[in-house]
Order: sequence, then structure tokens, then C-alpha cells
Amino acid sequence: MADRTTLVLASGNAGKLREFQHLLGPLGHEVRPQQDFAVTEVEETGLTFVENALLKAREASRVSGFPALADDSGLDVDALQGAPGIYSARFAGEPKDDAANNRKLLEALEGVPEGQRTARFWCVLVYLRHAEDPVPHIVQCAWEGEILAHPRGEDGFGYDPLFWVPERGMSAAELPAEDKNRLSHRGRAMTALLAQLSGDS
Ligand SMILES: O=P(O)(O)OP(=O)(O)OP(=O)(O)OC[C@H]1O[C@@H](n2cnc3c(O)ncnc32)[C@H](O)[C@@H]1O
Ligand SMILES: [Mg+2]
Repeated sequence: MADRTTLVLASGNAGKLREFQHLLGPLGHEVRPQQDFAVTEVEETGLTFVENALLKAREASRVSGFPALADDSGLDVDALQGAPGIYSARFAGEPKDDAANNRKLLEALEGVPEGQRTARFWCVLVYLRHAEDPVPHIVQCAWEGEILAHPRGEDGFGYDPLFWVPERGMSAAELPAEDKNRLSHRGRAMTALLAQLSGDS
């Protein structure tokens, strides 16, 4: 990525936008939400995070004319054989509802004892220089944790109140934003993507 790039974030998720602006703003990059360009949500028809991220990035770049960054992410819970996975945003059905998803996750794990509630967030980032970019930059990072029996904390978004971060002894929703950005699947994926992009113009 060139110095001081303007890019479109191929996401309608306000929590992701906040985190990417925090990660990339200090580096001089302008992260504009796809809503600025009237990009509408694409159907996430892929069977993998990477397929869905590609679909989102391509559409945002096509409509906006800017390079696009897409994030497809989700929670992979061992006791649920990887669910909710790529279906994390709509785990409890339509429309997307974080509180309903969290309730459904707690129900699904009822009776599963501590120690067997291991999980990880995945974040797959795709960066396209333009809509027909034949060589997308792709990174995939995980963040290991456990699913709590009760929500804790007010910050973050999505499943953060139920995601226990063992290395910090608190939930992801209790972590200061700066710390979440440094430790999380998204923060580490962004660092890896920037390393991959350095040298690109
Ligand atoms: O597709 P876009 O428009 O980017 O927005 P989305 O919210 O639908 O995003 P995804 O399709 O990637 O689904 C990701 C799901 O995983 C959850 N998730 C991802 N990263 C998270 C994080 O850092 N903390 C908590 N929940 C997260 C998020 O709340 C969604 O339910
Ligand atoms: Mg989505």
C-alpha cells in the first residue's frame, strides 16, 4: 500500500470500521466506509472466509473506484465443531443481531464445562488494488480464547462480551481498544497485511 492511501472498507460493520480507522489512521491511510460510496451489502455465498472477503472487496472496489479492504471474520468454537464460523453474523437468523447471537451461543454451550469452551476468532483480510486485481493480498489470523458462561464488559462489538482472553484475564469487551487492536485476530491480520504490502506501490 502506498503512503497515505485512501481505501474503501468493504464492510457495513461499525465496529470493524472503528478498529480499522484506529489501526490505519495513525499510518496516514484514510479508511472510508463503503456506505460513503453507496456500496450495498453483497450476499456472502462463499463457503470460506476468504471467498466471502473476496466477494465483498471486489464489489466495494468496483462501485467506489478505490482500492478495497475486506474483512470476513467469525468465531470457531471447538465444542460446536467450528460453528458459528462463516455464519457468525447470522447465527441467530435474520436480521443480524449481536445480542441474539450471544444468547444463542450461550444456549448452545449450556452444560459445557470450563476447559471445554475453547474457541478462536478468525479474521481474513483481502486487499484489492482495483476490482479486477488478479493478485489479491490475503492474510488469515486467529485469536485464541474461551467462551464465558456470562457476558462481561461493555466495549468492542459482536461476541466480545463472551470471549475470554486468557493472556489478559478479561473478556474482549473489557480490553481497552488499544489492547484489543494489538492482540486480536484483526489487529494481527492487519499487521501481517501491511508487512505483505510494504514494497508495493
Ligand atoms: O460483512 P461485513 O459487512 O463486514 O459485516 P459483518 O458484521 O456481517 O461481518 P462478517 O460477515 O465478517 O461476520 C463476522 C461476525 O463475527 C463477529 N466478529 C468478528 N470479529 C469480531 C470481533 O473482533 N469481536 C467480536 N465479534 C466479532 C461479528 O460480530 C459478526 O457477527
Ligand atoms: Mg457479513
